[in-house]
Amino acid sequence: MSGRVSGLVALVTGAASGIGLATSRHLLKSGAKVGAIDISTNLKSTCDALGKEFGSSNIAYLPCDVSDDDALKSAFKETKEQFGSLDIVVNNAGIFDEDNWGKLLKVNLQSVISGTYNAMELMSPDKGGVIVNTASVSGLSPLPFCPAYSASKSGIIAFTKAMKNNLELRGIKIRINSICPAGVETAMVMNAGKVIMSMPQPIIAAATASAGELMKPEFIAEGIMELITDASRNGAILMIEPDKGFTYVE
Ligand SMILES: NC(=O)C1=CN([C@@H]2O[C@H](COP(=O)(O)OP(=O)(O)OC[C@H]3O[C@@H](n4cnc5c(N)ncnc54)[C@H](O)[C@@H]3O)[C@@H](O)[C@H]2O)C=CC1
Ligand SMILES: CCCCCC(=O)/C=C/C=C\C=C\C=C\[C@@H](O)[C@@H](O)CCCC(=O)O
Repeated sequence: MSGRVSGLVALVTGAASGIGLATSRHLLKSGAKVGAIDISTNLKSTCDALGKEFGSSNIAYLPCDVSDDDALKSAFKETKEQFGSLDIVVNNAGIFDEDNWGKLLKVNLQSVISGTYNAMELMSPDKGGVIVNTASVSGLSPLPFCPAYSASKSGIIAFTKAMKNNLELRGIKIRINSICPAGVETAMVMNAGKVIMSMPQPIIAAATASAGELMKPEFIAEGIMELITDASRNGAILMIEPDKGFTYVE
């Protein structure tokens, strides 16, 4: 799978908001069909609005908790059943909740692993496909105000790199890449600010020091589209920062 996405079938988790919503819009605008997965009650109105703009037959409304492996597998199958194939998967849903770190690991890391295995099962062996996993700069340089979150994102990067080699060695034509944004202007960051303010003062100071200008989710969606469409990108880790833009890291 390379080049144009027109006519292809994509699945995006965390599609109701922020980076997932911006990516879904970008895919639809480029002519792809999108299976939109999210746990949020906003998903229905989001899909209705996207359907009005891009055609209701091009979007599948798939309410699902990505931390529930069986439910996630069904939503993946449903996407292929509705649209006839599965070519692009963006494992993007995530939470920022250090107090509930067990749940955080399930949503942020387990769902990326199970989403990847679901994609491998459903993508065409002949045509192949592409997977993009949303990590974070905190997976490259772990942050003191979110150790479990940072660990989940480091895990995504390690999984992506290992799985690229695994797929290649097995001769499976699926590319797999990861995106590592710094701060993005989404509900996650807005809500995290309040939680961070309740942490001990030195940790608040560290969080404030590492906070840069927030980027727009549409900018991150452009990075995800680059990883989808550029056939030379496999096992790529794309860092996105407000001052430096796109940087591919080892
Ligand atoms: N906002 C930021 O600064 C950055 C965010 N990220 C990552 O980007 C991804 C998207 O986050 P944002 O768009 O920023 O936040 P967001 O809060 O706007 O979007 C996250 C979406 O995931 C959904 N979600 C959460 N738990 C779910 C579950 N169990 N099942 C299904 N859907 C679920 C939410 O309902 C929401 O629609 C996350 O993986 C996050 O860790 C990475 C780097 C920076
Ligand atoms: C610098 C963040 C990089 C990691 C991005 C990421 O993956 C997820 C980030 C989630 C939440 C980040 C919240 C950051 C908050 C700070 O900007 C600051 O608002 C916290 C200090 C509290 C204050 O308002 O002074």
